Amino acid sequence: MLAAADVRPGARLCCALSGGVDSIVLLHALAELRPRFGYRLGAAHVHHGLSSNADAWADFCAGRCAALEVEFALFHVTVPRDDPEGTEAAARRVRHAALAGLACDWLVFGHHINDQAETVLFRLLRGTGLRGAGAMRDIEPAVGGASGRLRPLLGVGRGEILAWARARGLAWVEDESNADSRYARNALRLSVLPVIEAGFPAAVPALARAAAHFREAGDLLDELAALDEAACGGRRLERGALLALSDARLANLLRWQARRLGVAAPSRARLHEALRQLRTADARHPLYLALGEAACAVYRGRVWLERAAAGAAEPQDWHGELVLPWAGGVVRFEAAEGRGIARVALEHAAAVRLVGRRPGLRLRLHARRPERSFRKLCQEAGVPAWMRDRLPVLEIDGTVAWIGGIGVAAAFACTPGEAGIEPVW
Ligand SMILES: Nc1ncnc2c1ncn2[C@@H]1O[C@H](COP(=O)(O)OP(=O)(O)OP(=O)(O)O)[C@@H](O)[C@H]1O
Repeated sequence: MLAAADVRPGARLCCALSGGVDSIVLLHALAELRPRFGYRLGAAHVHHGLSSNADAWADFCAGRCAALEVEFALFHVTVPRDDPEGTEAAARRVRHAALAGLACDWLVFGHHINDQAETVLFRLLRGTGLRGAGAMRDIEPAVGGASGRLRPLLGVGRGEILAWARARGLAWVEDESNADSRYARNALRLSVLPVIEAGFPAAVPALARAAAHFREAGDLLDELAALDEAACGGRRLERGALLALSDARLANLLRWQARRLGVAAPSRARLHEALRQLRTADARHPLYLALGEAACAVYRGRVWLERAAAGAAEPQDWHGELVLPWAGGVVRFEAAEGRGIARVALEHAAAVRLVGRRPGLRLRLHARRPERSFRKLCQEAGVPAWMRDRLPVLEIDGTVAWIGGIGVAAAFACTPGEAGIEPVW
């Protein structure tokens, strides 16, 4: 498996070490294989501070690593007690975040086949999709700046791991919370799976096999999404070509794009509502559809996903539209009289653009007062610092005419009784 992952001499491996039997066996096996593969081996323990035994576990892990001449790293984390997903899930989240900060080529975990079966069952019981049902992979190559992940014991049973540890006289720690059946995952392992196994003795390998089938199907859907994206003209999808796809293909494509953006997949309900709006909305109207962590923008015949509440949005030309999508919201251009930007200035302009804030941005709000810096204007208007990068700026032939949340430049402002357009963000 290490060979399949192409672990090279000199590669930095870091064993995620809880001190439990699985990761202790993993640590010893990796230490034994070290001369054969020539990798550098480290280990990291995350101290959650949840158990009165947590210090002892950390000491135990440090001691095992010293004995095996493995470099040891200890992370102290704080687990929020009132997390809506529960303490167990919160601990997992902060643990993974801490481990993700390690500088190594491969993070190596002690998950085994029983963990895999539990994961599949657990997720199916919560209505997971195909990707979730595919559970864990034994090799996850590095993406971006993150380390790759290896799970060399994923095909090995819990019993075999225990037998290996006992045969070598290894010591390990027992996390008492693993026996706490108030945690849903533990209840599945301790109460539900034994009953299933009584009726279906091969349930664990069968569930792991099912996960492999799901992963294969998921990979095919990813290939289909890549083909569909290319056929729709790339990341900014052509609306017409996109709408020619079936709902299932369209949803598959948007889910795939969301994953590539690095945001959580939109819920089924949200996605289907977005599809409905995409199909029924007037093609000329810009749309901005919330999809959880992502948002789907429709503008000038193109459809694209972006991070919701993204920083600055992409510049866009204005040609008289009533609405333009902007950084998680929209800018509306409302007809007004004696307010907003003088219509005549907009009508005579060669180029009107909505852009993000740029360095050195200044604006004169009142004809008889001096120009002010963007920072000063924001302070006066009470715009919070986190929102400033997202403010839309309207330029008329390269000159700032309006800043969202701040106002219209004196030079472009409507005079009383004059026809105007008031941008509203
Ligand atoms: N406190 C810890 N410090 C470092 N690594 C840990 C710790 N706890 C667990 N691990 C790593 O994660 C593996 C899986 O552990 P466990 O089954 O308890 O986690 P899980 O939360 O159920 O799984 P997952 O991490 O996939 O969500 C362990 O074999 C070990 O490699």
